[in-house]
Amino acid sequence: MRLPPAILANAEEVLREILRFAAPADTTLSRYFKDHPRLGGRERGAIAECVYNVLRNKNFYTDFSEQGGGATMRRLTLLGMTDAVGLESLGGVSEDEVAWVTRIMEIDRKLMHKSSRSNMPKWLFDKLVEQMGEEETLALADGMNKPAPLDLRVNTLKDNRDDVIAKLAEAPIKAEPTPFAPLGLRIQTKPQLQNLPLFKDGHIEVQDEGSQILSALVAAKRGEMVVDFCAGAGGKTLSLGATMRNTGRLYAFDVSEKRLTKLKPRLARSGLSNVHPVVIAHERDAKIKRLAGKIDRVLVDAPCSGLGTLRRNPDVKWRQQPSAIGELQIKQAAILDGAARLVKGGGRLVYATCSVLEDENDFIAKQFLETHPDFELIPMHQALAEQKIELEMGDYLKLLPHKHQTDGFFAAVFERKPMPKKAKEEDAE
Ligand SMILES: C[S@@+](CC[C@H](N)C(=O)[O-])C[C@H]1O[C@@H](n2cnc3c(N)ncnc32)[C@H](O)[C@@H]1O
Repeated sequence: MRLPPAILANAEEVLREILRFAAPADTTLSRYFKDHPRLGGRERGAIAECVYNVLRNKNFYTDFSEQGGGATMRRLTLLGMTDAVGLESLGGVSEDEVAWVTRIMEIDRKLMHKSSRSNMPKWLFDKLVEQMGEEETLALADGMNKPAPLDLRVNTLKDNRDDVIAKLAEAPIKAEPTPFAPLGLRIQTKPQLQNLPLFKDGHIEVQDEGSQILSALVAAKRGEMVVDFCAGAGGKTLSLGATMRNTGRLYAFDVSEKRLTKLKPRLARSGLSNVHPVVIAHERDAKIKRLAGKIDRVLVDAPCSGLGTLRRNPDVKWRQQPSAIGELQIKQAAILDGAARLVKGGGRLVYATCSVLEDENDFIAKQFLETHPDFELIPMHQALAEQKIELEMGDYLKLLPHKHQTDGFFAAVFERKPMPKKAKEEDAE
């Protein structure tokens, strides 16, 4: 069945606003749908997919949309919508437009100029080429431009992976084990999970496989003192708490009260009672001083550019400015330094980002080791082997969508050397 012709005008309207990049695309879309309650589920789905297609393929689409007659925004919308639902599902398209779109859809995008193929701003493309070469950057760009599947994590406090697969099949939802994370499930469709008893009762949580691997690297154990230093809405807190079998103490710190508030209903579903959310003013907040040198494991899931999450948030590549990376590096180093003070001798510190930029990753990890001789690197292959995760890595974890079918993630694992008494006292100052 064809979509109503007005849908193109709706998509064009919201796209115009989103391409101003004044707010995240998902925020603008949600607000637009709230303001237009008459749009049905199918229409909303098509508009959202159209917008995301334009964000993913902006360079390619723009190269063609700026040529010829007609308004550029209409042409961008037509291309995005055609990629989303197919030309045959669209009403209100003129013959000329049909001919134009058909011509463009026939182009082999692999033969396009690399800027069109990569669909990235030039600064980002150049930076990635410097890091990994042109061929790999183009492969990464292709991987980032594919929508992500839905990954779940099974809450082992309440269920196990095989039983969850069977219960989902009754829904009927087809879920398969993720290749690397031992508790992960992958769903290729986009089912509404919120009303499923499995979700409401906390047997499953939505979490990218890469994010599950980062939590596993913390290797939190029963009865330990653990800190999730940048807990946000608690995606990793929940997996750490389950690994600790709901024992010990797990502090969830964040500077954002709003984000930590979102953790509360998730905690309630999960059945965890060992989590202590604490809003901190900054990484040297007096509230956390008493924990200095006492924590077994600290995770720093640092604020970053988010350039590893382009499969879900393709607007990030257009919204992120190169000038912001330097500011982020300063913040990342400061948070890592503050968090390191909490780690006890023999304890573990994990630094992680959802960025693919070495500036936010390898650079920060190396700088940390140079300035913190009391810490040493646990090579990633060793940390992964301990967790029985079969991934080939060197010193660091570098997950990439085109290679691992996860978002782009980085992690480095450090261990604090046994601490002399004097150093313990200095940390507490
Ligand atoms: C990448 S997000 C964390 C995502 C979260 N760990 C998860 O798995 O859902 C980074 C978080 O760092 C927080 N943050 C920023 N500056 C901070 C600081 N100085 N100390 C602690 N948290 C900070 C942000 O509010 C944000 O929630």
